[in-house]
Amino acid sequence: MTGLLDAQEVSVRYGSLAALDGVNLCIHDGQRHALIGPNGAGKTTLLNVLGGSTKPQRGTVRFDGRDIGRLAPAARARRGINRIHQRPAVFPTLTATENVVVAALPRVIPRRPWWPGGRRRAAQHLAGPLLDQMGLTAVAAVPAGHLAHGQRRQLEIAMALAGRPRLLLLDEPAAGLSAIEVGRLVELLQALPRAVAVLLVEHRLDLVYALSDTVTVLRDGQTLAAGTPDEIRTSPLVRQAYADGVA
Ligand SMILES: Nc1ncnc2c1ncn2[C@@H]1O[C@H](COP(=O)(O)OP(=O)(O)OP(=O)(O)O)[C@@H](O)[C@H]1O
Repeated sequence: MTGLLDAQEVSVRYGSLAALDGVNLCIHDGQRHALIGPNGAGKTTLLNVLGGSTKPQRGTVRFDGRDIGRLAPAARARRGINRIHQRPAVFPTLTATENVVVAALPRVIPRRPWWPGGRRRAAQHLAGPLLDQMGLTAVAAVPAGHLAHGQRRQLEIAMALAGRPRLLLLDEPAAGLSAIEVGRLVELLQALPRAVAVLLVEHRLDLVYALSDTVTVLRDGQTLAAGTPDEIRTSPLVRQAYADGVA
């Protein structure tokens, strides 16, 4: 089966440890796909492989039908794969608007490319609606370093969207957020346009079930199960894996 992203037989070893051992993962256009599993299962390693920061010893990664295995993270971002990190990566001294403008600049096509400042103006046009989409209009002029942790997370997602991604890789987006911030984040992620597919790594299963339509469970670097949230919720194999050890 082919999809927007198709990873086949991916293996990563650290010395004698198999962090990933022949993992397959297929994500379709607009899909909400979650990756779960006990600590050390290989979830972050797989995100790193898809984002391009870890090169697997074996296996292929195709995106939109093309082999992207040799591409660096920045080249993958240009093709439409964007990663949100556990610690929000924003420019603290720039305002929220300026952060989104900086993120948008490489991707905007000005209507009059010869016009001085045309690219910047096009990026500024994009920033307002994206900040609005992420509930940040009221803090658009606030330096990112002064924003609450949850707002910085929302800003990082606005910045990722400015790159017009087709696939967002979300690494534990709820980590460190308060209950209120988590609730807001879930609403914002649920409202993301279907033009963007999402791969979510998350320990909180309530969030996983609220946000995903497909769940893949890793354990010891291998795929233990894959299915709908209902299938995974009721799977005895998955229950056992979690009983054996999860955060
Ligand atoms: N750079 C590295 N060097 C050596 N071992 C590593 C490295 N990165 C990951 N590992 C090991 O690979 C295995 C998988 O790690 P990974 O971080 O992908 O798991 P995870 O499922 O994301 O875990 P967690 O839920 O705890 O974040 C673990 O045993 C980990 O210790």
